[in-house]
Amino acid sequence: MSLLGLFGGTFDPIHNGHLRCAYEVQQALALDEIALLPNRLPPHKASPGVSAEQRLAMAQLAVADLPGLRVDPRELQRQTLSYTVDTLEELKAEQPERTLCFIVGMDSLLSFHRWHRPERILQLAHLVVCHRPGYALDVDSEAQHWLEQHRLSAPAQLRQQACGGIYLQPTTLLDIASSTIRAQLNQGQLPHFLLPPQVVAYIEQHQLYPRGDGGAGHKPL
Ligand SMILES: Nc1ncnc2c1ncn2[C@@H]1O[C@H](COP(=O)(O)OP(=O)(O)OP(=O)(O)O)[C@@H](O)[C@H]1O
Ligand SMILES: O=C(O)c1ccc[n+]([C@@H]2O[C@H](COP(=O)([O-])O)[C@@H](O)[C@H]2O)c1
Repeated sequence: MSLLGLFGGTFDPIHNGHLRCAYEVQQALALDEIALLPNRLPPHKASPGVSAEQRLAMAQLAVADLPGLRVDPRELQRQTLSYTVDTLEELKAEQPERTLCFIVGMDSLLSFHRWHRPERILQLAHLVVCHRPGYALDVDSEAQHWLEQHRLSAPAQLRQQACGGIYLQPTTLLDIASSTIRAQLNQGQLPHFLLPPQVVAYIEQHQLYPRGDGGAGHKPL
């Protein structure tokens, strides 16, 4: 059974927390490949200030030299809110023989019950969840309830059933967030080592996330 990993995000900008998580999941679960899915309009977040095309370009630069990771731009081609269920319906119709694993951080699992049609998502794919500093499951929470109903205890189960599982994958905890990076850039600081150098260079070249005081450019940390 061939497993396709999908890693959706706003990627405003993409950072090493995303990339390390995707890489470790791919290695641990022996996924054929992982497609990063930058969204156009995140369903549960304010619209990003940086254009979808620029977020796509940063994601493409980030994975350019990484075998097994690629970018799928399909969500940018839809003008409506980027609901995951719509993307999974499309992918499943195109590749019915493949098992889809939608990879998220723990913060996404905590809000999964509020996503559009979560039951349908789990009829189309498995969820693979990476831990994330600052986000923990509460006993008696909705997320805990979903986990109890769907939890897979071993990665082999991702191949034994075609969808419907939630698997928690231990990965290196990296306390990196796009919002922190945007805040640093807004203060005129360059976020070296939190994201790939080619993405830092792109941000500089295109003067994304300009200094809040309108000052000239960013200075190294
Ligand atoms: N450091 C991290 N560790 C594990 N998962 C992460 C990390 N950062 C983001 N993710 C996961 O990656 C996916 C896309 O995240 P997103 O693009 O919204 O980045 P973000 O850093 O959470 O952004 P922001 O700070 O603007 O909310 C989500 O499922 C999120 O949980
Ligand atoms: O479909 C939904 O209702 C939904 C709600 C929130 C988030 N998502 C998706 O989950 C992924 C991570 O979202 P975010 O907001 O953390 O960038 C990204 O692919 C989003 O489009 C999807």
